[in-house]
Amino acid sequence: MATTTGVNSDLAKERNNSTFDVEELSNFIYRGPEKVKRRRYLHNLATKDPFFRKFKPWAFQTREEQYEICLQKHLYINKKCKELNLTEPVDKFFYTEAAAPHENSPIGLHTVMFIPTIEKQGTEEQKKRWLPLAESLKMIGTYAQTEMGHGTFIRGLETTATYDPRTREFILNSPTITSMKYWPGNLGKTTNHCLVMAQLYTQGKNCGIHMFMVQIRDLETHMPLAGIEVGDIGPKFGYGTNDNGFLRLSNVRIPRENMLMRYSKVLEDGTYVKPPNAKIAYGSMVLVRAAIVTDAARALAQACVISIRYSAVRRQTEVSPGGEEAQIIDYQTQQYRLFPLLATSYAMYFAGRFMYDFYLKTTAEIEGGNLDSMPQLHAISAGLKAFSSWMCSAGVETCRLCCGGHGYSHASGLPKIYIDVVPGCTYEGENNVMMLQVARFLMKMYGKLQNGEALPTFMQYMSTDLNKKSCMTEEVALNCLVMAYEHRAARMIRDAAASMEKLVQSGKSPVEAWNGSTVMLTWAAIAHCHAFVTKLFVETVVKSRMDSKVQSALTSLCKLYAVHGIVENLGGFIQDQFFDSKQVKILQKKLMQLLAEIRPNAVAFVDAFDYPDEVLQSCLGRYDGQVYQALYDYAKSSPMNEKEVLDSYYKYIKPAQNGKYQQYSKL
Ligand SMILES: CC/C=C\C/C=C\C/C=C\C/C=C\C/C=C\C/C=C\CC/C=C/C(=O)SCCNC(=O)CCNC(=O)[C@H](O)C(C)(C)COP(=O)(O)OP(=O)(O)OC[C@H]1O[C@@H](n2cnc3c(N)ncnc32)[C@H](O)[C@@H]1OP(=O)(O)O
Ligand SMILES: Cc1cc2nc3c(=O)[nH]c(=O)nc-3n(C[C@H](O)[C@H](O)[C@H](O)COP(=O)(O)OP(=O)(O)OC[C@H]3O[C@@H](n4cnc5c(N)ncnc54)[C@H](O)[C@@H]3O)c2cc1C
Repeated sequence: MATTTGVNSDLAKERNNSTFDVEELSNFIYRGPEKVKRRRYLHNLATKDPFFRKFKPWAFQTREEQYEICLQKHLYINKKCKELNLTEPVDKFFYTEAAAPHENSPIGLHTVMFIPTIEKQGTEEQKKRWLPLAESLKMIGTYAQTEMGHGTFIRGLETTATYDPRTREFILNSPTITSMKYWPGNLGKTTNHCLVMAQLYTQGKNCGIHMFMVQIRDLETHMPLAGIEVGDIGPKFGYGTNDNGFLRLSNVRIPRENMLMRYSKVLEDGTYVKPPNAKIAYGSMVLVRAAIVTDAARALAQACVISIRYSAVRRQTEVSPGGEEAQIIDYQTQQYRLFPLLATSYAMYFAGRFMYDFYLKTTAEIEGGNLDSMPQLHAISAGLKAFSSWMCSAGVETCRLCCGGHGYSHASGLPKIYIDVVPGCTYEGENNVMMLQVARFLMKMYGKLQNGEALPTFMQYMSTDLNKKSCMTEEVALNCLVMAYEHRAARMIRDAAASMEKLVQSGKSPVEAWNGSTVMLTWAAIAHCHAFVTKLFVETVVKSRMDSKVQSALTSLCKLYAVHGIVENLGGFIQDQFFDSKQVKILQKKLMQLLAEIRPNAVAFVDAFDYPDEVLQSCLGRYDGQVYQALYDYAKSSPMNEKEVLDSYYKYIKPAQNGKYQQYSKL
């Protein structure tokens, strides 16, 4: 029986029954006790600060209030980060996730893309000129690339920047309705500057897309400048806190020095100087793609915390007539939906950790003049961004469904997480498009393999003998699981390449052959990402040093991730008889065993993510499990309940009950 104060007794029992020390696992997830301590310190600073608690809950705010309240929170965060000298991105990330959880910042693009683009693409002189203004928020900017007509195909952008050597200025124009910038975050009402991606024309030639700093609003009055039409694009699926905007430029002149010229240049006479690699201008997108992996993992982890704690507290249906109602977490179907997602959240966290490290290492090389790893960085970041945002968004929705009716209420906290994470499938490159970029890289690697050239380490699995069968036995060893994923990916890469080859042989052009094979190419890219993430998870649990009980529990979770992925995608694994039917049965049986094995640790696994209640903002995911009292309090706090009888009763219901409908004819 659940008590109404203290920790819910079912939840308390769960915590007593776990096989490992939760603190040890938190230490492993966040890379050591010092880092856990630091993260808690930052969370505490935010959650205990009365400033963040003075506003009404997000779900009860109008769109305008969402924007205004979130703006105040983020300006305050900005001020506090300076006062507290929080300069490390990881520190800012933890402080912010607790201060304004899943509330997309009205100055977010300024921090995440505007400043980093100046830092990475600006000359020393430009950095000196703009960064102090940007840091002090005198300049507030965004990354204005997408247009109404083009988001994916950025070479097709229509905005023009034409160099005028007489005045040494660029003239910016939005020549058509489809060329207007559309979607950039914070553009509508907040920013006074934009980094505009535009087609550069000089000496009568188109030199491709480049970045230009454009002031759009007066620095004193904040009114749009001459030649600028700008505004908010209106309500969206989510992101109500963010003024995604539109922008039309009509003959806007900016000085030559406002083109970002670290790599490409336009000299005073209009001579164009090429960058060392044209795609270096895409660097800011790569940064955010890399960050999205951790962002998506965090969303799924929080959804799992909510849904798994709630499943331990919620009882539904007597299992035998007259008996006690079962905790819903004991239903195998509930476990089958939730535990693989729990495993996925860990897999994605480790992928996010890897991605961030790899990004830092590779960009340091690029800045040092070695561009060799750019294609790998692009392929890995595009693939992991797409794979993680797909898996985590779908996972958050499943977590919501697993909470039954209460999952549909904002009281669960789950809709807020979902609408924050799901646009990650679209922004920074629509996921299917990103997977096709991965496929392009894979086809290149396949070509190298055919020519006997060396492959990067993470692609060497492609040379596997595809006639080999699985080594899977009853033990279900981790190395056999990894081998299965790599086998499937290698075969799908070969099949996609064969499909293109066949089309070419039938007389199609390479482009037609590509377009006729994009579904198979996408399958191959997804299989490659799945293999990459699985191998990373396995290596993390096998090779890292950690407490032995944690290692044993995490190994089960890792196995579940791998086995579940095979069982759910069986067709791809048995198409070439890699597994025989006996091995398939072994895997299905193992899946059920793993669900049972993970069951006693499910709550401990989510507790280890160490998200305070103030971050989760969920009546269902509370640490103490007092969900029913919380739901009741939430309902009572609804503005709809401020009056016992609403004005609408007298205006509409009462007259209707008396058969009076005249008020409608007045309309
Ligand atoms: C614990 C965590 C701690 C700290 C966190 C740290 C920091 C905090 C930072 C972030 C904050 C946290 C979380 C983020 C969460 C949310 C984000 C918030 C807001 C998001 C706002 C959204 C913004 C946007 O959406 S901006 C617009 C984005 N737009 C796109 O992505 C467009 C997609 N399209 C493209 O990228 C391209 O058009 C393309 C599809 C790649 C094709 O390009 P193109 O036509 O030029 O290509 P070609 O066909 O000519 O050539 C292909 C060729 O180019 C190579 N290529 C392509 N891109 C790259 C690249 N980037 N690098 C290297 N090479 C590239 C490609 O491989 C081909 O090469 P080959 O020819 O050799 O095959
Ligand atoms: C919340 C949010 C915030 C955003 N913030 C910003 C921002 O700050 N700055 C900015 O510049 N932009 C921003 N964007 C825009 C975003 O980057 C684009 O929407 C995104 O890149 C997708 O482009 P698109 O809208 O043109 O989609 P489209 O390309 O029109 O996609 C539509 C469909 O066509 C398919 N498709 C398109 N091309 C291909 C292809 N070559 N092969 C196969 N299929 C294809 C896609 O897979 C998709 O299914 C934001 C978008 C959102 C939703």
